Amino acid sequence: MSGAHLDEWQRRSFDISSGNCTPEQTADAYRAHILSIQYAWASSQLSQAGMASLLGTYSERYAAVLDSDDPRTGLNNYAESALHLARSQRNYSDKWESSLTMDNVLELPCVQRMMQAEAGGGKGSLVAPADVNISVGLESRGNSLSAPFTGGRSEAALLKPIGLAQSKMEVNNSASNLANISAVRPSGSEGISGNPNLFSRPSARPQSVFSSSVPPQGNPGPSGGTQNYQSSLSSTSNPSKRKNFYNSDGGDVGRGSQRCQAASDPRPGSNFKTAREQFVVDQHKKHSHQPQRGQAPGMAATVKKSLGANRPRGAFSKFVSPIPRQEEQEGGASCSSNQEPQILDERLKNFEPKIVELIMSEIMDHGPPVAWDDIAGLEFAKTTIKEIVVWPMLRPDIFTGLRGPPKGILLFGPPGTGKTLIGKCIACQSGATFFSISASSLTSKWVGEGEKMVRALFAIARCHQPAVIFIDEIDSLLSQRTDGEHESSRRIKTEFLVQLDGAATAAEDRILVVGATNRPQEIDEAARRRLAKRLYIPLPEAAARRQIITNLMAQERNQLREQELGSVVTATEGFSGADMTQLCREAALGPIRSIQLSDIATITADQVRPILSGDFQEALKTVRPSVSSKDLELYEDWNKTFGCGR
Ligand SMILES: Nc1ncnc2c1ncn2[C@@H]1O[C@H](COP(=O)(O)OP(=O)(O)OP(=O)(O)O)[C@@H](O)[C@H]1O
Ligand SMILES: [Mg+2]
Repeated sequence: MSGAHLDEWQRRSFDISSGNCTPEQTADAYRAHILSIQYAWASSQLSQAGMASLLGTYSERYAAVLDSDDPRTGLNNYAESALHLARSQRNYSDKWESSLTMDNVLELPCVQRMMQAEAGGGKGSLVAPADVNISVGLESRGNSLSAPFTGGRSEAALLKPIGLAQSKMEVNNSASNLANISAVRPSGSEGISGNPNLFSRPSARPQSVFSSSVPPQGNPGPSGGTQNYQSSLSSTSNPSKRKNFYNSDGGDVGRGSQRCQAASDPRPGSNFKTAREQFVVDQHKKHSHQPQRGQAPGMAATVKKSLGANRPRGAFSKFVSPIPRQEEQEGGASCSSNQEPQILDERLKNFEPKIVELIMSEIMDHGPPVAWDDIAGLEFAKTTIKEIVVWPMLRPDIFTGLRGPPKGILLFGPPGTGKTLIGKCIACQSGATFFSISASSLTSKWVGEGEKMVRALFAIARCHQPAVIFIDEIDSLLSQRTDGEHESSRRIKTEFLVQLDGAATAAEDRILVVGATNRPQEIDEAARRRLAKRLYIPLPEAAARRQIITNLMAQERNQLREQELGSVVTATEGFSGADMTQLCREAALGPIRSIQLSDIATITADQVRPILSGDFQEALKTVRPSVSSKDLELYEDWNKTFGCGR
């Protein structure tokens, strides 16, 4: 490697070994290492064997950081923190944080009075209209502060089933102070934040502990306050621990019902209920005859999972992901573990079951079959694909060594020329497991999960070999990397390139990546190199246009003579396959348009006249080619420079 690269490499290695790096920095450093190795190989500074060995080592280390469940060394929650950083500003989906701190509370006159009274050994000064309870969960401060506040009321009975062993402080407040406090505490908040460092709120997940199965409650109620948050954060920041956490006390549901019970069972001496609290009690009573999630395993499957659509939402409510969250799944799983997707392959055990399930159900293609003959023309592309995709998949024993198939194919050409159609055809004809993903689904549907999805996708493909991964509109996934682009899409890209290289270097893997695009010039050069076979899918020639018309007209009644067909073919020079389909659809409407409006209700299908040449002439007046000759030149040029056609 060049001197500059080695310096950089050393600096990163030093950073990693210093032990001062965060998991994010470590992952970034390993990723940069991987890119350096690839760069060195691409510029012939490193041998193939050296590259493969180094890549193996560093990919493993990188994967270890990415997949580790340990929040101190791993990045299973990387996406969350990255998104949080990326936002770097507060918006309505951020969690509400109280400006009321422990210090504020201690400064309240009533609290001061109570503390003084307690210090003076006075009794009875704590009593005041006992219509509000403020629970402040503060174990760490409890030793010094809880004594004056314990006031003889124990919440142990309420806390025990929830598994929260915090000491609680209760402040019986006067009516005027109640007004003070409720003014700064919106309903649905839990406890009062103390020291923000000690009790900083976790960004998203622990929230679900409180939000998953019961509506938020007005009074602080029996929640563990901020300490509760802290404990749920530390014990739930990775999936497996989270699972134990939920399972340990009867799960989320149990907690929810405890909260309902707490709401319906006001503490002695406090008859006051807020409207929301009353609502919870009413709801609980109303639904008490219905089976709870978790009561009967057999019934669990009948519970419809809510993705948040039926929750009341407001400007300050939390964002609810359309993907059912791990917690929800596991909350239900405490009583219905049979619902959890079973992952049979050892190699997939590090991936979140939900992601694996998503890929299996949404990405694996189960579309209608397409035969090679359904694709008109494109003989060169079809032959090449058969040669490098279908046959090697069918006879891996013959296609070895130099005859080994390329690991990446790029189909490029003007829109509507059959690239996606070819992808579908490969799916049907190759006998391989076919994964079809559109780049936009990776970049938008699973925001923040994109790189995990990419890794999981390749891992699953490896388990289902031979496999074809078809990526439609690949330009939006692997477009050129720019400085201004979003960090998450950059990470998806890098991950994709790393995975693609892994697939390319592991000779025994039978995974083929097929990308399709109508903007080949926008593809990143690193991606271009990895998609070694780049096939131009041009506009259909005359024979292909004729075949498209013949195929489509075979399904309709028509009286097109050969000569008339020929003239339509000549008139459609420059039309794409999709344009031809559109033309035929338009012509097929001709006979319908010739029917009198008054007859349309009564006419039988047999009485509709066949499609004639005149219908095509009419259709040609409205259907125009969708590809301009200028665009075409761009494709031709790109094909000359990078294409693999003749
Ligand atoms: N060679 C062809 N033979 C038969 N039908 C074709 C052919 N090319 C295109 N078509 C028709 O056009 C439709 C669109 O084709 P397809 O979706 O494969 O285009 P594409 O190349 O993927 O376009 P885009 O780049 O816009 O995604 C197909 O469903 C098919 O009906
Ligand atoms: Mg397409």
